[in-house]
Amino acid sequence: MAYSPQVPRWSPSRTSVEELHHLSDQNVEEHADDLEMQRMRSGNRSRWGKLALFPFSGSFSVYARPVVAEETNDTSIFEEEVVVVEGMPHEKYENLADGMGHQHGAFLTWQDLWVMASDGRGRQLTILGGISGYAQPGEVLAIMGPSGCGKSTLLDTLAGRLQSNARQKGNILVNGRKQTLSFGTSAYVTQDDTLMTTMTVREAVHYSAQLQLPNTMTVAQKKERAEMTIREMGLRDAADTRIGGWVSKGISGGQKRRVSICMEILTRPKLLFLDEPTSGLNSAASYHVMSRIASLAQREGITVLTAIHQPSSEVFDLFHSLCLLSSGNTVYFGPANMTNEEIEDDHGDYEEGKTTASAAKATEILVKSYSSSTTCKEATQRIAFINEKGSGELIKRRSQASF
Ligand SMILES: Nc1ncnc2c1ncn2[C@@H]1O[C@H](COP(=O)(O)OP(=O)(O)OP(=O)(O)O)[C@@H](O)[C@H]1O
Repeated sequence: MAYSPQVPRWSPSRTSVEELHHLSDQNVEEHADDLEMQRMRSGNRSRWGKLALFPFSGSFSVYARPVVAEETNDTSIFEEEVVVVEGMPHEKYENLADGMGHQHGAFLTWQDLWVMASDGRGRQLTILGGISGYAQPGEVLAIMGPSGCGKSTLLDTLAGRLQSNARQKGNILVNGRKQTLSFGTSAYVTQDDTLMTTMTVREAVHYSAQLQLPNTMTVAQKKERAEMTIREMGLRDAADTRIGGWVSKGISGGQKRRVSICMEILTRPKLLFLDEPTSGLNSAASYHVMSRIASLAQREGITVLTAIHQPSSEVFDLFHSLCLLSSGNTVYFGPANMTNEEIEDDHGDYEEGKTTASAAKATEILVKSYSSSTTCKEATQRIAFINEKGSGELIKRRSQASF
């Protein structure tokens, strides 16, 4: 009989919220992940209760929309139009019950969006085939689908970074308007971490803060912003560790991703685009990265759009909305917490598509059944609602935004 040694095994157990209440400050740092996980779980459950009212689930407080100062043609000044809903106890705001209040956010909509590119041999490829959707402040929209379905292209198009050989058609509106967002109002985190390997986390973030933040901020304020962002991304313990690279080992892959995100959120963007933020990470590190982003989005009212591959169920639970693409078409756009049964009810022909048709035919069936589904109608209504409210007769008050 083969000898099998009795190896003692340790398996992680989640700390209860009650236990966490009794931890000292130092220990809280160690258990930050547990706390974060539980807070997100319990917090999201109730938040998702509201989402059941989708698409008009508006129990929000304040909504301020960023606009480029069109009248002055001064795109360097980032201004906010502050719109307020009833009962907001803040003297800065006026009352307005518009049903879509949000904290200083950017509502992004895209309608009938097409992207075509030449394949280098004179032929035109359709990469996105007339898709529509929206993203809202404080929420994380996940863009999912098989490799090559157009996730990065959608992110690039929405972020205004489409390659020069590609053309786009359709409407992309921020708060109901076509506009160019000024520097610092949107941020894009690419798949690759391009970090200085010899710097420590703190040096890299501080350096980036000095370069990116406006001159209206003092050096001390910039340092404070950098420190705050390091804490927000859970990097305090690694702050004085070298980033490292192939030659010298430094921080972990997940920490590197968080440093990259840290650098992009220093300016407190209204819109955050993330291309595969968890690629190459294990499920725990992926959860750590995404939970930080989700709580930041919620707390700061940031509109987050992320392309993501095969998230774990814990990570998936952090998403508010899901945009599922196949061959450049939408096969689902709606709440991420919709159950499988509901989706299958909505997509009546799904089973038929799965069992009897080829992949292309199955996609066609899914696209058709999505476009005739109630979820699609609700999304279309929501887009119209956002655009109308965003550009309509709202009470406006302009104020210089503080970085
Ligand atoms: N500028 C371009 N010119 C030509 N073809 C392009 C261009 N951009 C994207 N494509 C093609 O469009 C399709 C979608 O690409 P995209 O990178 O958006 O997919 P993806 O879903 O993000 O894939 P992955 O998950 O593998 O990153 C691919 O077939 C790609 O080759």
